[in-house]
Amino acid sequence: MTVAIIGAGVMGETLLSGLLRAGRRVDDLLVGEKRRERAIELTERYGVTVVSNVEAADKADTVALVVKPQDMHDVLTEIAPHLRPGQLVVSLAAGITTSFIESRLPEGVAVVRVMPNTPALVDEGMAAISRGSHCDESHLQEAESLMASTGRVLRVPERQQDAVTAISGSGPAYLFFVVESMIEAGVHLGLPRGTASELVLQTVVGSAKLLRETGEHPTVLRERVTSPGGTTAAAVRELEDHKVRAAFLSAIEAARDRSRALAEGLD
Ligand SMILES: NC(=O)C1=CN([C@@H]2O[C@H](COP(=O)(O)OP(=O)(O)OC[C@H]3O[C@@H](n4cnc5c(N)ncnc54)[C@H](O)[C@@H]3O)[C@@H](O)[C@H]2O)C=CC1
Ligand SMILES: O=C(O)[C@@H]1CCC=N1
Repeated sequence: MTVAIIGAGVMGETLLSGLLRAGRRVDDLLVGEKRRERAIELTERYGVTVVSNVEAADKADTVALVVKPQDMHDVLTEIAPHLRPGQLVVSLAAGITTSFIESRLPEGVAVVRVMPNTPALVDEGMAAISRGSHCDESHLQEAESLMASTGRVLRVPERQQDAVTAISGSGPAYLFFVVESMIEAGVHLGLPRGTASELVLQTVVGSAKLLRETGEHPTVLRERVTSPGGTTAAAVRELEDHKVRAAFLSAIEAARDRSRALAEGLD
């Protein structure tokens, strides 16, 4: 079973390294990458063979498309004559629908849409997958097995993918933003940057573990930290006064709308 990854930037390399960690043989992987220096870097780092997109499409059983949404039309046009029914195309691009892809490929090529995220680099990824119209259970299982090599996988109806993109696809960036903000606040309070960073990092990791291991609702866990008339209540009041909850809603709606807009105008 040969898997080709077309577009080996941040997310393509994340998938490549995850497949290798999960035990796929490097001889069963191919990469198609436009930037020559990037291709050389990946061959040196992983020993993977870099080929043209056309050769990748010819030789692979499964082709993972990990280029930007704006590059998707050109890549599909290039590889379409080399794909045949029975092959599986897995798209990791935000906003691009399975029908956009299917309309550019030969009839009968199976398409699965995936929304991954970057914690996949440390095997803590969250990927949501949706079937296209020519998919059977075996195609979904193959896409699931690809993504399971880097974390958790959930099946969702495709109509939910723009919302998924806004939550788990972009989500790591919101959390890094919070981490940055807390570290800067610590520095403002006079803590050395290293101390502030260590305090914030362990607090984030510990809180995530507490959420997962107790299964408690975040409101309950927040209430346990919030002593009556104490420090946390004072801080949370400021967050509410600054409408941080409303800001998250607007931010996530904006990401959802951007995901919807990405495929528009490409047709
Ligand atoms: N970075 C992230 O956190 C996530 C990214 N994605 C999706 O993954 C896709 C890639 O995103 P990134 O890796 O962040 O972008 P990137 O810009 O790091 O990688 C894209 C790669 O595709 C290559 N490329 C462009 N045109 C090509 C062509 N015709 N043939 C072969 N290679 C080509 C580029 O040289 C580049 O290395 C996007 O569609 C994005 O929506 C999805 C979820 C999360
Ligand atoms: O920002 C983006 O468009 C991509 C999709 C989700 C995360 N990164």
